[in-house]
Amino acid sequence: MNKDKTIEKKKIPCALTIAGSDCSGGAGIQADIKTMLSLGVYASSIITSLTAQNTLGVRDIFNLTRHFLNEQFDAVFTDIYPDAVKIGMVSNKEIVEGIVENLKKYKAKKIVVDPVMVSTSGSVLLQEDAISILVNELIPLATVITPNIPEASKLSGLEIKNRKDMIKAAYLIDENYSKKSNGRPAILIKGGHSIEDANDLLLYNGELTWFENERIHNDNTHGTGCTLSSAIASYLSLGYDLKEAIKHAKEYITNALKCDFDLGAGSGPLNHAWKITA
Ligand SMILES: Nc1ncnc2c1ncn2[C@@H]1O[C@H](COP(=O)(O)OP(=O)(O)O)[C@@H](O)[C@H]1O
Ligand SMILES: Cc1ncc(COP(=O)(O)OP(=O)(O)O)c(N)n1
Repeated sequence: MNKDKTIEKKKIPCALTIAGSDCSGGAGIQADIKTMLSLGVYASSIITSLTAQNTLGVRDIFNLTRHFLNEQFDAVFTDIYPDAVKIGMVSNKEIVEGIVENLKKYKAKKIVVDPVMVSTSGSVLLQEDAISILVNELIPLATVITPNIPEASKLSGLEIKNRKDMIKAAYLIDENYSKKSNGRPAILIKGGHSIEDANDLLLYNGELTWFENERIHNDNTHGTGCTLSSAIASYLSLGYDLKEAIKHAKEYITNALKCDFDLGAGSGPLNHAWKITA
C-alpha cells in the first residue's frame, strides 16, 4: 500500500492493553483505552475475554480461544509495535500460556501486569488453576506488577491489615522472584482496599517508595486498578522512568476519582474526561 506522503506524519507513543472487555465501560479494555487516550498515547488492544457486567457486578464471561488470541497478537505486533504493554484480566490457564508465549515471541518490553483475580463486586476473573502459571511464567516477564491488597495477600500468603503488612508482603513476593532466574519485577501494592489512606507501596531494586494520597470519599471506584495500571503503561510508553510513571499515574487516578461522576446503580466508573471538564 502507498501511503499519502503529502501530509507530514508524526510518530506517537503506542501502548497496548491485553485485558477483558467490560461492556459497561468502567473497567477492563474500555477503561484502559480511555486512560491511554487521555494521556496522549495511541492505544491498541488484545481482548482475552468478554464480560457482561455493569456497576452492580459481572453477569457472564465468554473467553476467547487461544487461536484468536494468537491472531490478535500477530495482527498488533507485526504492524503497530507497542512501546509499553498493560496486562489485566487473563481469565484462564490457556490464555495465560498464550500471552506468555507471544510476549516472548515478540520480545515485548515495558510490561505492567495487573494480576486481576476477583472483581470488587466478588466475581472470579481468574480461574484457580491459572494462578500458578500467572505467578511462575507471566509475572517474571513484567517490569512491574500492581496487586491490590487481596491480590498481594494471595501472592505473599500474608494477611495484610496495615502499612507494616504491606511492606512485609512486598518483600515476601519479591523473595519468590529473587530465587528464580526468569525475571524479577518491581512490586507496587495498591492501597485502595486499605482502611487507612489510599497509599501505594513500591518495592523496586531493593528500595521502598510510598505514593501517598488521602482517601477520597467517592463510592464510584469501578475500574480504579485497570486505570492505574494503564496509566503507568502510558507513562512508560512516553519514556518516563518507573517511579515517575507511577507518580503521574497516581495523580491521574486521584483527579479522576475527585470528579463527581455518578453513573449506574452500583459502584460507578471514573471520569476520564477530568482534564477536559476541569
Ligand atoms: N477512595 C480512594 N481514594 C484515593 N485513591 C484511591 C481510592 N480507591 C482506590 N484508590 C487508588 O486507586 C488505585 C487502584 O487501587 P485499588 O482500588 O486498590 O485497585 P483495584 O481496583 O485493583 O482493587 C490505587 O492507586 C489506589 O491508591
Ligand atoms: C474486564 C474486567 N477487567 C478487570 C476488572 C477489575 O477491575 P479493577 O479496576 O481491578 O477493579 P474493580 O472495578 O473490580 O474495582 C473488571 N471488573 N473487569
